[in-house]
Amino acid sequence: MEKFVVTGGKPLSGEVTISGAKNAAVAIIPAVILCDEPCQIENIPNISDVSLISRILQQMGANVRRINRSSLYIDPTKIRTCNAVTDLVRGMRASYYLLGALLGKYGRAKVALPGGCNFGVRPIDQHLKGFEALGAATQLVDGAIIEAECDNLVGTHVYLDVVSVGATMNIMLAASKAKGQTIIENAAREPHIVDLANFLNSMGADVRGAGTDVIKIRGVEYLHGVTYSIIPDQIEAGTYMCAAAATRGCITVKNITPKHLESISAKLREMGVKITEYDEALKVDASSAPLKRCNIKTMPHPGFPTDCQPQFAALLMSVPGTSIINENVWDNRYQYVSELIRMGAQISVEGRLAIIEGGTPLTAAPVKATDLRAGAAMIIAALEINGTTEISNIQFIERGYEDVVEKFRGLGADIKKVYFTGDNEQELGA
Ligand SMILES: CC(=O)N[C@H]1[C@@H](OP(=O)(O)OP(=O)(O)OC[C@H]2O[C@@H](n3ccc(=O)[nH]c3=O)[C@H](O)[C@@H]2O)O[C@H](CO)[C@@H](O)[C@@H]1O
Ligand SMILES: C=C(OP(=O)(O)O)C(=O)O
Repeated sequence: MEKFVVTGGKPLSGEVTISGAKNAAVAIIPAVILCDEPCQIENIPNISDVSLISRILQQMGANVRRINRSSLYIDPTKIRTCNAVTDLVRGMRASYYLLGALLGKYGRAKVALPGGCNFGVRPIDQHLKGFEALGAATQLVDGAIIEAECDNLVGTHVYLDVVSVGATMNIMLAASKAKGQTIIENAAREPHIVDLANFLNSMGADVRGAGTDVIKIRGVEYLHGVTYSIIPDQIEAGTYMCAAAATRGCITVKNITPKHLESISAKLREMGVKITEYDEALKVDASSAPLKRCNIKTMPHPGFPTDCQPQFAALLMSVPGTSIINENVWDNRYQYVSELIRMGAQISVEGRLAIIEGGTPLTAAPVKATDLRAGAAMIIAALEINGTTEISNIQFIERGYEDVVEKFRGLGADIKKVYFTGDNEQELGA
């Protein structure tokens, strides 16, 4: 079994370079299905979710190969099936984008229900509502597969009942080749939505308004091949910023878009962390003043991102006083709290609220990553503790963090990946 072993207790320092955004990459890779020529996608993060979606496309007949560590060549012209009903598809959330892309390109799709992190119910009713508004017939088969079909998608007006990242992007995909104009209202505004729109437009699509809550897509017949570079990962950046604050360190986070990080920077500043912005970097300095408690409410962008909520819980458990987190996006994103409690945190969960009594003594304990960002929170918590913490279930962390061991080591952290067999421990090429 692979684990991370972390010995904490010292401030992080130095520089870290942020990779391409997971949640943009896992949408843009399937979006290439819509294209009528090969594409080259750059700044691709080297993470397991990217490997999964690439393998899914390969299984469908696409030629997908790495040109170098961060670039993928994708030729979708050899795709020979609209069926994606495999365990790989069930193994990740973003496989739902196959529905919009296949429907847009071929007028039909048969895709297994997606997996991904477990936060309670993760419905896709708004995706299906959008496809149906475009004229598709959709059905759930055997409770496990979505089928969607339409000879000619026709532009439409969709008002989303909830602000959904996945539904907004999936409808954009299907609508980009529909006849006429589609208007999505109450659309999500995350940076990866703008990135997907920019990618589609670079291929010749006509998408306007991405980044606002009204997106207009005029369908086109042909999309040409492009070379496109994905935006930096706002959540990976937020994780390292949070880790710097949690260890009272001082780091520079490079290859980022400071604008995408405003809600995170604002919250850290409120806590007393000094943030200096540069064009494509941020300096995060928590080394001088004591940090102050704060409250957090997660919201769709530009609000505070739910994908940084567990990492901030790990930070706040080290800050004296009562902090309250209000998880406003997911019903059940506190499964990691019991792991932090094993380390001495005082956190109680009441529905969507987590009440953190920070500043209690913390001790190392064996903990597990209950999901991707929960795993990041375990690393941050372990870095705060004078002692050695073993973190299991690290496959969740590797879904979304490229070179996490190397990046934290580059900041001075004592972290290694080991393979445990019974009593034996073997360090893996870190
Ligand atoms: C691969 C990917 O990009 N994952 C991200 C995406 O997930 P995902 O796209 O699954 O999340 P959504 O934005 O769709 O979900 C937001 C809220 O809307 C609800 N909802 C969503 C769709 C729907 O059809 N019906 C419905 O009720 C959900 O239950 C949730 O309460 O955005 C989330 C919110 O920023 C992030 O936490 C995930 O990291
Ligand atoms: C929840 C996340 O991912 P997914 O939607 O792919 O499970 C995440 O990136 O934090």
